[in-house]
Amino acid sequence: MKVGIVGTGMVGSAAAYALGLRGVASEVVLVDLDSALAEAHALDIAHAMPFASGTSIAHGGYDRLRDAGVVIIAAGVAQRSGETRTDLLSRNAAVFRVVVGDIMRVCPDAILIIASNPVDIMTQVASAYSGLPNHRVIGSGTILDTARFRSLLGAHLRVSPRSVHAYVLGEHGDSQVLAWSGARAGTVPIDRLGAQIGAPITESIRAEIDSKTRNAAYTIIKGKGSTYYGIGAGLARIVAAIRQNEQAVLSVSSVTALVEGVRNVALSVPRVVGREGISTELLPDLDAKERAGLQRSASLLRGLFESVSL
Ligand SMILES: NC(=O)C1=CN([C@@H]2O[C@H](COP(=O)(O)OP(=O)(O)OC[C@H]3O[C@@H](n4cnc5c(N)ncnc54)[C@H](O)[C@@H]3O)[C@@H](O)[C@H]2O)C=CC1
Ligand SMILES: CC(=O)C(=O)O
Repeated sequence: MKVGIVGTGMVGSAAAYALGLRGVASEVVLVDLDSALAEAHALDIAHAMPFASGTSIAHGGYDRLRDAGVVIIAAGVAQRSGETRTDLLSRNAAVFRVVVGDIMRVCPDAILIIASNPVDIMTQVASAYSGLPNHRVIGSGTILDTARFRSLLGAHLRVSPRSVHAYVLGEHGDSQVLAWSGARAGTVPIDRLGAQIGAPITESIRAEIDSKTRNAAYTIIKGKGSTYYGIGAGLARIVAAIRQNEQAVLSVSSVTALVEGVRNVALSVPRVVGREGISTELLPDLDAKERAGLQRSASLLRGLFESVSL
């Protein structure tokens, strides 16, 4: 399967690298307004492929995306230190007006995966501009926040994060909801395992894990200007689920008919992802505080989407 990436700055190039290392695509094509940048990343990543996989790494204009099965959009501006993701909205919505139209002209049957921030709103904007059914426009949403949450829980519980089953829901942003009540290590509730191994999940541990998950992007951006390895791997994970028709459960964003009383809003819940995109959503049981948090996140996102002039 050919995978296109439009916007090959830090995030787009990290996604291309992760795709190549995983070997899930036959070809990855990099497209950027700055064609010299796309070319340089394509060359550099191509030089890693003899160590990794048979994926061909190319660059070019939109015409090179013809027949792509998936196109990742990571074009636009990234937040600088002190900015929130929602500060980027009007600038990236203007970029999407052009980019989504150009993609649909050459590969109207591709599944779109959106990474640009604020990713939930950009997912809803891309759905509107593309005219694709909602299940074929997938925002990376909280896939990265879920990985951060699992990584912190795994470290505390001394269990591989890959054996932690816990999700972050709602906005990929400040109003995200860590779904503590359903979190498990293997099949065991995390509170029980914490007590069993002498590492109880106290209120202060919860507060610390919540803050480190919610504020990870700010911490990383302060230290090195942007975040890209985590999301690059997350984007490659979504492509693998599509390519291999996995029906994998991933926390990704999509326009959702109704969430906690809010209609027609893009946000993340665990969803089943395979060859046709998203097939089902699996909203976990939540406690009252988590439901109220999800309602707040959904209302905020819906309000922001309504502020965009399409
Ligand atoms: N969803 C997530 O979890 C994450 C999302 N992001 C977001 O991803 C986006 C990209 O971030 P970075 O790669 O760090 O930024 P960057 O500035 O390194 O790259 C953005 C690229 O988009 C290109 N671009 C701008 N307008 C374009 C157009 N009309 N057509 C084609 N290319 C265009 C630029 O030339 C640039 O190379 C940002 O919005 C950022 O906030 C970043 C990290 C995590
Ligand atoms: C920048 C961003 O959205 C993140 O790392 O979560």
